[in-house]
Amino acid sequence: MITVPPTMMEMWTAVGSMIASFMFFSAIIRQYCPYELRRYLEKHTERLMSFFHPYIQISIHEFNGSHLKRSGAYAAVEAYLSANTSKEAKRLKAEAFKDSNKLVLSMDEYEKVTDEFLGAKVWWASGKIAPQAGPMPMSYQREGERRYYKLSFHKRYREMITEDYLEHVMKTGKETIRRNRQRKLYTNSTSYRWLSLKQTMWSHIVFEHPATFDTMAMEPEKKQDIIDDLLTFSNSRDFYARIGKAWKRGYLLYGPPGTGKSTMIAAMANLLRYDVYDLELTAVKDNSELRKLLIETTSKSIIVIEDIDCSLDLTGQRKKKGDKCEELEEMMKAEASRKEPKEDNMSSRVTLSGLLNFIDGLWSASGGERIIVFTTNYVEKLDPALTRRGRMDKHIELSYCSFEGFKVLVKNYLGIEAHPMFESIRQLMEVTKITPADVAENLMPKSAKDDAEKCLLNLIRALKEVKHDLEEVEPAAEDAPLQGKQEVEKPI
Ligand SMILES: Nc1ncnc2c1ncn2[C@@H]1O[C@H](COP(=O)(O)OP(=O)(O)OP(=O)(O)O)[C@@H](O)[C@H]1O
Ligand SMILES: [Mg+2]
Repeated sequence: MITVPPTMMEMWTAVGSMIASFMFFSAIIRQYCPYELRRYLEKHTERLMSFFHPYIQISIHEFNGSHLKRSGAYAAVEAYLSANTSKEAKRLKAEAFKDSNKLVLSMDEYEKVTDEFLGAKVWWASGKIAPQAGPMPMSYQREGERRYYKLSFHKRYREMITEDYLEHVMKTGKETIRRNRQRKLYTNSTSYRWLSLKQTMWSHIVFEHPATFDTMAMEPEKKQDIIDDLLTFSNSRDFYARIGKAWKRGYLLYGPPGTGKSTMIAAMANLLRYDVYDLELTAVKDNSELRKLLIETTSKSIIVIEDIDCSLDLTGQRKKKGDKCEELEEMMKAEASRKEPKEDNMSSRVTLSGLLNFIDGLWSASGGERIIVFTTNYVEKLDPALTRRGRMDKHIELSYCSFEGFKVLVKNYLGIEAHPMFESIRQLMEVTKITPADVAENLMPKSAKDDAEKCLLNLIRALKEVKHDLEEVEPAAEDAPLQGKQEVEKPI
């Protein structure tokens, strides 16, 4: 007798019918058997099932419970998949993330992609649950669709996937969302209140400052040191938690006008992709308003107080009437007389101790990652309590333009890295003081006819003028007091 070996199909059919009969009998037994026997059978049914299908599935739904709020986990998975696996998917959909200005591609419904984590292979599939059919118009029905992602993996990786892999997916996804979102520049200045539609003390606009550390004119080592400091800070969540310190860092930027303090703040924000809160202290009524403002700030942000010496009477003496301070005071008086005629003194009632409390206290309470930056033209005027390490952890001096700084600017503005005129510029820069702002202004072509040579000549002329002025006033300045000397050192 000849026996024909069973085909693959027949084998699977036999296995299928075995499972089906097993399940049928176990269902009957479950119904009529005592509890102990039932438990025993259930355990073995599950074992048998998982032997034939050893894969685990986890679903992540777009909406949990209520229909209104999109699940954060779903959004993070979507972002993760768009960044990591969308190259593999053949059918993609393009969407804008919340607050984002660019389209992000992710896999379309009913697509499948694979991913690998520490040697384990996982499968992601997307799908959607159609809304219950009813007499609703088609557009409403489409809105009721609930999308989901399904993650499948072998049960031997259960622990690794449910703990480490999912944590990795969430972290990377959230980071992708953050990277893609538009950043904001917040201000509490009263003149921008109209921008705010909600009942919040901050008004905001989209932050799109082009400055980066690449375009900053300063010595390369100093620049790298600042970049390293910022990156170390932003990657040190666990370190700060371990040492029991609030995750914050204070920077004091000081130097003459036009040396790049504000530009550096923009470069910092662009490097870390943080929002910026430009805190105008003179518009803050008192310490309690200051507290409210700071409670409203979000994590991953830079809180900036520019010209701190002009914003407050921080020394316990009357405010010195320097250039900017004087201007500011005039403006405040004008505003006070126009808007609030009864209040003749619009001076801020924020005190030094209020400010110190804000630096020390609030941040310690709110775990988020924050940087505070103070800028000043007159570092010597600040109260040491404000600038001590722990409050202002890093003091950065931005000074007159060096030849290294000039090389960055000339590359940015004119696209050149070497020129015969560089040597005279280097020599002039060694004996004069010119701010990066003035160098930049001279390197800027003023008309379509201005070529690199013309711009470099403009700069040489400007440097010579500064040198000449310096030579003229220098003898008189030698015995002059500090304030006078600073005036002399100021470039035109
Ligand atoms: N170090 C720098 N690198 C590149 N550009 C600079 C630098 N410093 C100044 N600039 C240029 O000069 C302009 C003015 O600089 P910025 O406003 O940053 O100076 P500042 O130090 O904040 O001055 P102030 O003390 O008056 O606020 C900027 O728009 C920028 O183009
Ligand atoms: Mg500035």
